[in-house]
Amino acid sequence: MEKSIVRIEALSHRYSTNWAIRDINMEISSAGIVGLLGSNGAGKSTTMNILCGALNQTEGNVYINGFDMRKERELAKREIGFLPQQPPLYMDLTVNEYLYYCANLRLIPKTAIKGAVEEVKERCGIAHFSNRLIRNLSGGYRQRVGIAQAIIHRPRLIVLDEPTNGLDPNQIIEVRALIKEIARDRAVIFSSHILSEIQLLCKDIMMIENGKIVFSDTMDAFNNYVEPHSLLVHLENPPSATELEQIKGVNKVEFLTARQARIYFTGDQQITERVVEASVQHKWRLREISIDKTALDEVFKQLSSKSSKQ
Ligand SMILES: Nc1ncnc2c1ncn2[C@@H]1O[C@H](COP(=O)(O)OP(=O)(O)OP(=O)(O)O)[C@@H](O)[C@H]1O
Repeated sequence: MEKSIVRIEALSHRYSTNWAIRDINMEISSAGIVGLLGSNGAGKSTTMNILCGALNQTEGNVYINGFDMRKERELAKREIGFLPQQPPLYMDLTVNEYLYYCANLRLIPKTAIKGAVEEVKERCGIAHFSNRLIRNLSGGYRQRVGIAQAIIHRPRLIVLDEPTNGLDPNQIIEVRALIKEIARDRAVIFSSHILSEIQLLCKDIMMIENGKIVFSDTMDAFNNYVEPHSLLVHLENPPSATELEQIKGVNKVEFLTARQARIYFTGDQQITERVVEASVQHKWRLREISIDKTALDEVFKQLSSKSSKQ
């Protein structure tokens, strides 16, 4: 059987007196993107820093490609590429200078460096900026250079800590496409606090809250697990919130714009039909209706209350 790419056993970490993460277990054995979802301060960066050997854990074990990150650090680190939240870029170097520097740090044999640099530049779409100073690149291109340094030594695992943070919408789309491309032949751990981003990109999801894993399964299982609790509607001729609240099963209505509203309900699958019927009857001119599964606070609440009942 092929060795796991990553195995984490009972990982815990304490900064002075406070536990940042407790008893985290994880195993990844195949290529593709695994999402690590958690709100700010949940413990994502701590987990990733330990995983990549940038921080020593208080308790537990991390194995990369079978190598113990504590005892065989150099061998374990060879199989990891890491893009931390703050990309480790040198603004006064050109793209070429920086990537040659990274290739040396990664102990790529001298004769293979030129080929490795050319390959990652091509793959990350930065070849035309080879001689440009990194400080003169846009945020999206800097992030591509950050990804290039993470894959230059062809590791089996790439760890990306909130890689789309701070990018504009076009840059986000481009960086996502690049991440999908590099995940075709290696495992990628992708952290984010945005559920919809993880839903778009990842095959598996791990959700961390207050330092503990509250959910770990495939994206499909996650989507089925999270019970819908609200609907999003667009009504051309909307009634008042009070009128909408008269529909059986509706708890609360919140207008997001003049014509768009979020309708909260509890565990009632017939609610969509009732809203549609009411709209026809009262001529509210319904343009759009969809189940809203993306309100992260609610998802966290549901998962943490379910996990505490188990
Ligand atoms: N160097 C540190 N010293 C003390 N406490 C820390 C340190 N780094 C993180 N923490 C604490 O550990 C907890 C987990 O933080 P961590 O940075 O891992 O979360 P995160 O999910 O990555 O959040 P963010 O998205 O905000 O980076 C938080 O309570 C944080 O305040």
